[in-house]
Amino acid sequence: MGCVLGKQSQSSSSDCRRRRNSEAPPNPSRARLRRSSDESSSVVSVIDAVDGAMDVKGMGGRRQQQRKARHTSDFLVSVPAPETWRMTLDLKQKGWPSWLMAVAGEAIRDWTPRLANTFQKLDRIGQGTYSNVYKARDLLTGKTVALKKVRFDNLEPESLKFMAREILVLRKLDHPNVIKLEGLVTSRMSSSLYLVFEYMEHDLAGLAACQGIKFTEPQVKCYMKQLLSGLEHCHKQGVLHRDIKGSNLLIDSEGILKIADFGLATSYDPEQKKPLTSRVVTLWYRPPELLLGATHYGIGVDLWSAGCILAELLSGKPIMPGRTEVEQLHKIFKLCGSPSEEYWKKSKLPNETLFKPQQPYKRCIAETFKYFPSSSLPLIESLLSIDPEERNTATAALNSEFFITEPYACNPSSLPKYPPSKEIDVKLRDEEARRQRNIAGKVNTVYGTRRSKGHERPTRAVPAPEANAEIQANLDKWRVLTQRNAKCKSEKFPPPHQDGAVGHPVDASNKGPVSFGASDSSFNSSIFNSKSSGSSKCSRQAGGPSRRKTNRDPRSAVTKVHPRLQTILNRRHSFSP
Ligand SMILES: Nc1ncnc2c1ncn2[C@@H]1O[C@H](COP(=O)(O)OP(=O)(O)OP(=O)(O)O)[C@@H](O)[C@H]1O
Repeated sequence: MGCVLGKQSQSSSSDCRRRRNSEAPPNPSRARLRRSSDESSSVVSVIDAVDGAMDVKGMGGRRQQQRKARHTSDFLVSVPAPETWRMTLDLKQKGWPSWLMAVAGEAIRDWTPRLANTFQKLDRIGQGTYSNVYKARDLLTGKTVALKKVRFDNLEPESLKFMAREILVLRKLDHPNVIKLEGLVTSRMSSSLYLVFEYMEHDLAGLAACQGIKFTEPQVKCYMKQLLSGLEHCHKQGVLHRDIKGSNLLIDSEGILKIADFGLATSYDPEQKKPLTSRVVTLWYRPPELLLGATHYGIGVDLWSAGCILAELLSGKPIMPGRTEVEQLHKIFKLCGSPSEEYWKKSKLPNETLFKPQQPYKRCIAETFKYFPSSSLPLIESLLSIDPEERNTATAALNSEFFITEPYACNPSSLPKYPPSKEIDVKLRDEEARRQRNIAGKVNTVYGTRRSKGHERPTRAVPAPEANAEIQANLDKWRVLTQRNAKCKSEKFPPPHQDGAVGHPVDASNKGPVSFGASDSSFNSSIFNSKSSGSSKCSRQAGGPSRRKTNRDPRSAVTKVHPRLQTILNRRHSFSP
């Protein structure tokens, strides 16, 4: 197995080069043939055994990512034709394989090799669109790390572009609230690259979905302060994250929050006015300008997402869980009001004619969130401004009344010690529980004792769907297709064009698909009701009784529908200890 080291670990570089001299596989297939005889280290074989099992199943991720990439026009790197990516070793290039130098030379500049077999892979902990993430032990330092593995064995240019961009962006950033890239490990024998990160036990989506965890106001302030500090740093460095959501906000055992997953991030220069793709940000956290097709945008996209997260932490569940772009926009207009005439004129957004409502919607944030701490409302109002220019910057948000009014943010170290909780774990537990219920349901039906639906858990937070724009588009396509199949259960879902009533304001008396009226008790704040508990049992909850009844829960759409998620779940089950 080939290897590269992060800056810190230069001592191992000669070791690594020695290994390379004896290996030098000309291409991935030959590398595979040689692997079994060449590599005797037990650590490496553990890693390869896991990888091998995943290689076959990992195809869906790359296809997904390739589809996602077609919509992404703002890559930072150019990628040579696939035939030039042969995995020939170029020892002049600090031990990097030349194919990697060719495609990501800038990204790996000044970094030196690290031996791959100095890591012991422990468990798979995450599944991204174009990567798998493992918990591993750094055998040199004893530290637990996260290894994010990107595979290139089918010579797909898109994986490389995403990976190179993520590395470039991460190398620009250095802040306690931004995940740190600690090194890189290439695996020439299995044509992959590992990004080494500090290991984080939790993510905010996973914690928020744990039954029994109800954040207090000082805790919400603590997390938000850290999120905004991290964003402030990114924005000062000219980086837009473009996928701020709970599952990308990782939290360590000391309560330190770090912004992670820079796979959709981009460098930007407000002066340059370079067009960017609007197909970014997970649907529930996507700002209106992107839904309306903006290609010139800035830091406001991340601040909108931050506003959604603040309101979600205070209310205990996602505030605008749309299932399609149309429904998402509808939810935004109902809560935040529709854009003013001046804004439509000024912004000249591509989808204006499609989505401009015939009558304006009134903004009702203050009524909807009247149970929130009063000092939070001006901040939410600002972050959820329809016009991105009216949104606070991260710096202004940090200086807002919310943070300088008692009760102040607690210290991260005083946060309760939670059991490890990630959004993926919550999804898997939920899926397993549903599977068990189905089995029990079948058994009970046989004996005539089917449990009533009244036993379903009540609602709180729901992990966001894998809602990059492309996945959402796939969902929409699936829904349209299955509409045609009268036998299919999913026919209850309306096709996207009938979904929501954009163009026709919906009365707050709840005739529309979703009510955001002031009387909607679903937005009562959860933070004043009970204290946080350190011994919480994680269990995901549904999106709301009324939504479940009408089979409109976005989670069920994703869980039932999306083959990618199914693959993830299947795979995860097969690896669970
Ligand atoms: N440093 C880390 N420590 C612990 N877990 C991590 C770490 N980095 C990532 N993970 C886990 O792996 C998952 C996937 O990682 P990440 O989001 O970076 O991958 P991705 O391929 O970019 O994903 P996506 O498709 O969601 O954009 C995360 O949701 C998280 O649960």
